[in-house]
Order: sequence, then structure tokens, then C-alpha cells
Amino acid sequence: MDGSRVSRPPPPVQLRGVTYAFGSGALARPVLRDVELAVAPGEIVLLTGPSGSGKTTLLTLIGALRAMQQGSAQVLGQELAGASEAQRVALRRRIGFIFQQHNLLGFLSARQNVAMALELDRTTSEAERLERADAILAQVGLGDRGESRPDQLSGGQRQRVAVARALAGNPGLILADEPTAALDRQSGGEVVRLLRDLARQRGVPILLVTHDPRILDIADRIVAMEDGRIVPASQAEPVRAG
Ligand SMILES: Nc1ncnc2c1ncn2[C@@H]1O[C@H](COP(=O)(O)OP(=O)(O)OP(=O)(O)O)[C@@H](O)[C@H]1O
Repeated sequence: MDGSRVSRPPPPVQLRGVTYAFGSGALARPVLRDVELAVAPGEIVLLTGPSGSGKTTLLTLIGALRAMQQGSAQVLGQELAGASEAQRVALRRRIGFIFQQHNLLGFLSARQNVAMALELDRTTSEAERLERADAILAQVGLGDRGESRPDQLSGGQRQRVAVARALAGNPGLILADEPTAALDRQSGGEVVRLLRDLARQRGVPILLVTHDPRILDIADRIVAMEDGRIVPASQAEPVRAG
């Protein structure tokens, strides 16, 4: 048998020649230049680099939060170059997002915030969604705080609710943008270790943008960006411990 014809599933994220600019014409300002990056199944990749190097722009392209301009981005089997808005919306529903600020709704309880992520699943009742939310809140150590609103929780607890919400819909990929930026050292470390452990159990890959040198040890691989390009590890500026 010809082994070369056995088809492997494509990696969850495969970028080729991704180039992106803000503005147009003479005012066009390139922020991503020919980016090549792959994330393997279950892999935890940290994306670091100086402010303005293009990390967040890259993450929002992969998350189908903005339209591609040049190059190819295959994410969970969807090619994003030329994808329609409907295809991008459908892909976003298969990705768990975690942002710097927790982005929880202040007037909803923790369990309602998590259950909301399941609302797109029309096969489940509200009661079932809340039950699933309670189960995942227990996994992030907040089994007894389901009725608390975000303003009744600490920063670290809020971010753990955000982790629960991101995982609740069984995503195929987690994208996180500076998830520890608003947290102190201890709670930041706890949140990302929890995220890593839960993602590992489920085999979900993570791409996480961070400036935080204290959490680099959670990564399977660290990728550095400079001036819109991925730089080989040997050329990357050393990340200084804060
Ligand atoms: N909506 C926008 N319009 C115009 N320029 C933008 C826009 N968003 C970002 N930029 C610019 O694109 C460049 C890359 O920004 P980006 O946020 O991707 O960098 P970053 O590496 O994530 O930075 P940081 O670590 O500070 O968040 C920056 O120079 C930024 O000013």
C-alpha cells in the first residue's frame, strides 16, 4: 500500500503566507507579513512578542473575528480566505475565546454566563444547560459560586468563569488573548494552569497570546512575533521575567 496516500486530518490551525494591513492605499500599514504557523492537535502554543508586533491581529484572524486579506488560514477544517460571513460565524461557534477582561455579563450569575455559551445548542433545555454549567463550574473550582454575579467574584474567579464558558460548548480550539493581564501573579498562574489541564483532558489545542513571562512554562511551544513576522526561536528577544 502506498503510505503517502493515507490522509491525516489537517492540523487545527494551519496558516500560510498570512499578510494583513490596516488602512488602504497610501495609508496601508502592514501589521502581519507572510505569517506561517501550525498548531497540532492538542498542542498548547504561546504567542509572545513586543507590543504592536501583530499578535492580537493574528489571533482575531484565526478566530474569524475579522476577514482575511492575503494568504491562507485553515482553522478546524474551514478555509478562511474568501469565507463568507455565515461561514465565519459558524466557525466562531466552534472556538472558545478568553479575553484579557473576562467579558462576562454583569447582570447574569456565573452559571447563567456559562449556560449562555450553550444556548446555540437547540437540543438542550434551559435546565440541562444550567446543569452542564454547574458541572463545568465545579471543574474550575467554583461549584459553590454559581449564583454569584461577576461583581461578587474576585478577578481570578471571574477569569475562571470565563474559562468555564470557553470550554462549555466543547470547542475544537481555544484562543486566549492576555488572559492573565488583569490578574496578580498567583491567580494568573492558577487560571492558566487550570485552562491547560482542562484543555489537555479534552485534547483541545490552545493558542494563547501573552506578555506574561510567568506563565511560559505551560506551553508545549513558544512562538515569538516581531514586526508582523514569526521569528525563529533563536532570534527572538528573550522574554524577561517580571
Ligand atoms: N483597528 C485598527 N486600526 C488600525 N491599526 C490597528 C488596529 N488594530 C491594531 N492596529 C495596529 O496594528 C499593530 C498590531 O497591533 P496588535 O494589537 O495586533 O499587536 P499586539 O502584538 O497584539 O500588541 P499588544 O501586545 O500591545 O496587544 C499595532 O501597531 C496597532 O497599533
